[in-house]
Amino acid sequence: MGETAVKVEHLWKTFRIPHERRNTLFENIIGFFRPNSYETFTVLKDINLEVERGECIGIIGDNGSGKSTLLKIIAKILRPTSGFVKVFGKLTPFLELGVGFQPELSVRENIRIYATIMGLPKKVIDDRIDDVIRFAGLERFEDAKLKNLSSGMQVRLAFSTAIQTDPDILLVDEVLAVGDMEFQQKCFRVFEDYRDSGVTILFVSHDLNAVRMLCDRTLLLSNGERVDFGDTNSIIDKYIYKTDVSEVAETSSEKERASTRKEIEIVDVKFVDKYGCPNENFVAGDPLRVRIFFDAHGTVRSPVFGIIFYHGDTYCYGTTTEFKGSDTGIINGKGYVDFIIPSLPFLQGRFEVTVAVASHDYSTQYDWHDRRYAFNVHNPTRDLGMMLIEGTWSLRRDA
Ligand SMILES: Nc1ncnc2c1ncn2[C@@H]1O[C@H](COP(=O)(O)OP(=O)(O)OP(=O)(O)O)[C@@H](O)[C@H]1O
Repeated sequence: MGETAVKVEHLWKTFRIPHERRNTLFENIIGFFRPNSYETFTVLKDINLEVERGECIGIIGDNGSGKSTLLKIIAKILRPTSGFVKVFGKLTPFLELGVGFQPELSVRENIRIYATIMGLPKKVIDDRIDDVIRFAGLERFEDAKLKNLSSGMQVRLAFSTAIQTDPDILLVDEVLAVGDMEFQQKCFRVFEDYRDSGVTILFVSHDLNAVRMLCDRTLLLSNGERVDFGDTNSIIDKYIYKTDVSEVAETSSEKERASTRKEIEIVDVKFVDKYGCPNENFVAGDPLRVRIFFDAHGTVRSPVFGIIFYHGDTYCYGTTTEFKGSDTGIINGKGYVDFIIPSLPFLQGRFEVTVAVASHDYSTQYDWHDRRYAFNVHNPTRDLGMMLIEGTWSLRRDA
């Protein structure tokens, strides 16, 4: 175990929302003598999390699952209802970028104010102000009033200023959602640089690809509860394929209940070669069928089968019968479904395979075999790398 950067222990957060339903004079008068009633709303329920120094942690979950609230509590913007948060190091929150901006002042003046709020010394601000303007791509606007910038430009400015800080721990909430593609890529590179230089990052995003590329481990929240925390690829796959939360739950009795509920079970997976034989070794460019054997314990209408290929920690490819427009129809009893690859697009290496089956609308996960199967691809060429690209060279001489 490395050193701890952030520790969250038994964290609960409850908001109190006042009821303001005094429509009549009478209700108003009565209400005057009575305290307002409140509805309580628990948005974080017993969250535990330990992040090591230098780790990049993704936090994912549906809208309203509590991601931003968790970051705000870690940043000490909100107070927990109970539980503890301990932070070891200098923390910079990229949460509500641009708070403190003054619309009537110029871009330059706003950078000075905002950088001061972010804790930068005056000398550092003087040295870096041109870098900030350049990074934000706002050279032409540096003397314009802030109110004349578009909202996207304002966020770019806030982001460009905030990255001048020198954090040990960075909290990032949906920053990549703003700005155009080019700016998003610039931001992403900044986060990669931070990560590579050992900064601890907690990264909230709905951009699952960005989470995959950036984060070592990921926390999945659902309705304020910690569903799972672990290897980013597996957590994202569980989230995408909506693994039944009870199946992820730690207690064995719950697991048992989940397994008896399986309408369809995946009973085996075989890789079938060009001779129709099960095999684990293939040559790049060969045809391959992934045969998923199932057993349906009753009638199931149009279940969706999914498949994912991994190479090491790289998520190479994922698809489902539904993505490909294949309706599986009514299924009862045993059978198999083939994913047919006419020509293997991998050049070499060992590829692990995850298979899953879910209900037609993905709302129920029936079965899930995470990276349980694998095959090898051998390289018949002198080409290098992991992918097989059927490219050819062509040359034209002008003289
Ligand atoms: N100050 C507040 N008062 C009352 N309820 C709040 C407050 N802040 C957040 N909530 C509620 O807490 C829940 C969790 O909100 P939060 O913003 O943490 O979710 P999130 O996972 O970040 O969502 P999103 O993906 O939409 O950003 C939501 O239902 C939200 O309405």
